[in-house]
Amino acid sequence: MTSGNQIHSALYLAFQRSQWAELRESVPLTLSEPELADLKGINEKLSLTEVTDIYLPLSRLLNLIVGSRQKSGVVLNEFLSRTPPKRPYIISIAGSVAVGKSTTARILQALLSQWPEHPRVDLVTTDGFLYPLAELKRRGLLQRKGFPESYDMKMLVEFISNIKAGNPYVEAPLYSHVSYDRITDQHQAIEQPDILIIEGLNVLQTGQDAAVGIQQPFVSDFVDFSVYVDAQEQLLKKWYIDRFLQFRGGAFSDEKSYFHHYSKLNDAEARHTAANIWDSINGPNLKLNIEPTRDRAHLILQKGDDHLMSQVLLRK
Ligand SMILES: Nc1ncnc2c1ncn2[C@@H]1O[C@H](COP(=O)(O)OP(=O)(O)OP(=O)(O)O)[C@@H](O)[C@H]1O
Ligand SMILES: CC(C)(CO)[C@@H](O)C(=O)NCCC(=O)O
Repeated sequence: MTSGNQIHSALYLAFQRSQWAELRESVPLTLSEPELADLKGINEKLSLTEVTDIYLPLSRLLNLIVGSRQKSGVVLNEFLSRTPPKRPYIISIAGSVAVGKSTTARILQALLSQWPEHPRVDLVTTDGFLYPLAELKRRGLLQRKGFPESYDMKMLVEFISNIKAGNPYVEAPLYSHVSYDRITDQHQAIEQPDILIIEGLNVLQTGQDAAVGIQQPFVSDFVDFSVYVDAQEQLLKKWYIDRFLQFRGGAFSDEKSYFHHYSKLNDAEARHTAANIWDSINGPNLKLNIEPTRDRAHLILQKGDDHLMSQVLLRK
């Protein structure tokens, strides 16, 4: 572990939870009651102390970073004497299945859209770029969902490069956790937001499995700021099992759900099934393909028990 820690201290500034929380005291940040209620709507388990101690300083940091990019854009346009093209600022959020990427992304979306400099913040998940179920079956990848080969990376890279080019209208495919498949008759329209947040397991991956010698562009080539949400595997597995139990009474109970049969499981059976899925798919994917990308992130959010942030690491 020593060498890992040395790499960390050379590359990152580390803030313990209390040190990070103090950073919001230097500039007072407040939220109105309705804004707090909106955040609670994202995830009822979210603690409001977590919002004030962790996410408000983070929103302030990101506002400063986006602002400095907007300013350097003005300089470049003046130098080139051209009308500035509107290019969204792109933030990516990576991490394991069940670490809380989509919750983090939605909190940041809500907080960042309150700044007058960048009110339009869109959020896309890479789930929509998984191959359709029939294609996964055809390729024998049904037990490999979430692995690099289960995504249409060409489509994802094309999408993100169109966004970055300032294309006025770009469509993202949508995924349904109910049908466990891509939705074919609906798309998400992205129309030059100020900020685009893209969330998924794979946003820091570089496709090293591509044919040797052929350099493919990666998602991260188009991303301005990357975040990795991190937690120990034993916690991730627990959170995955807890969410599976919640789904059993919720999404799985829908007759149309691909996993409707899971709704019939009792507690012990459901825990056992979820633990098996973790050990055979999501755990190996974490170790092989997700965790190795962590140290490419500009910011690492480390969570401990109960999803509470224990440490924040920021690239120097
Ligand atoms: N800050 C938080 N506080 C409390 N619970 C949380 C928090 N963030 C996430 N959770 C819980 O953890 C579980 C996973 O969260 P979420 O769906 O956001 O993860 P994810 O990383 O997007 O997962 P996936 O990749 O499988 O879609 C959910 O049950 C969610 O309610
Ligand atoms: C859709 C993904 C790949 C990523 O969010 C994940 O939620 C998933 O479905 N993984 C496959 C194994 C499982 O059902 O958890």
